[in-house]
Amino acid sequence: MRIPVMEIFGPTIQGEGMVMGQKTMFVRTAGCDYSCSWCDSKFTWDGTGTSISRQPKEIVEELIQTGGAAFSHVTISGGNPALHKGIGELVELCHQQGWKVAVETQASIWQEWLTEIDDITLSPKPPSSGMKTDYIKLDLFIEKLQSANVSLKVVVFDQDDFTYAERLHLRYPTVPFFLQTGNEDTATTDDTQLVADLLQRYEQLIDYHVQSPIMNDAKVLPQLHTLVWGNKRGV
Ligand SMILES: C[S@@+](CC[C@H](N)C(=O)[O-])C[C@H]1O[C@@H](n2cnc3c(N)ncnc32)[C@H](O)[C@@H]1O
Ligand SMILES: Nc1nc2[nH]cc(C(=O)O)c2c(=O)[nH]1
Ligand code: SF4
Ligand SMILES: [Mg+2]
Repeated sequence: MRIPVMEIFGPTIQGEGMVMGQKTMFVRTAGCDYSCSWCDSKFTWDGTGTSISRQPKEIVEELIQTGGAAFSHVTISGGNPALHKGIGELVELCHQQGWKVAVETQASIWQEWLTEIDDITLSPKPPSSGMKTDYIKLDLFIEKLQSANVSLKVVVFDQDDFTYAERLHLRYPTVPFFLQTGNEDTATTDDTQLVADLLQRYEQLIDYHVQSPIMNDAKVLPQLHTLVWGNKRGV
């Protein structure tokens, strides 16, 4: 079954969440059922990008062509990768190659192949995104992924977002929880200014984090790739 692919890149480092620093290839799929106000990958769903429909086998071939032997981990992101049934076959082929597979999704659409993923990041969206969390669906995700290596990652822009994150962590206290700095300017090419702003936002988020008795077991992280490469695509 074909998968609409926006870009394949790497090897680079996973710049976010539970496996930050892991060397990985990225497969970015097209299309999203959300439209977050601050999405840093809008080109996957706003009509400004182009995707190519590919068979899982062709994706594996391109991963090898691009990354050679210098990787053992593949991250599937988007858009929302969970829109695509064909990813099940891609995951199976990656495992046959001996690669581990990670997925980034907002947990709005379930796919059975999610249970085969090695590192699952669920990233429900806080109020600043303009999106509404379907908790019935999220409960189902957490239940079905009970024995999986799963984490929750919430991007925080303001106090309201932080309160949302606290509630979420209280709802799923046993799921590893990550707070992530929000990037407000996903278009700028002024890296010096961007990094200064991002570090300030990270410091602000640390302030919220350290003062919250609810977040004692949570981890607070920046988006490492934006600190290193700014808003550059394909890194
Ligand atoms: C582009 S999304 C694609 C996967 C999936 N749609 C999701 O949102 O989880 C990958 C990650 O980037 C995060 N993200 C998107 N825009 C961001 C921004 N402006 N600042 C910080 N993180 C952002 C999302 O919250 C998500 O955790
Ligand atoms: N280096 C790097 N790490 C990432 N972690 C999550 C990403 C994403 O866009 O989903 C991403 C990305 O685009 N690049
Ligand atoms: S869910 Fe993810 S890809 Fe979709 S709009 Fe939000 S941040 Fe962007
Ligand atoms: Mg990104």
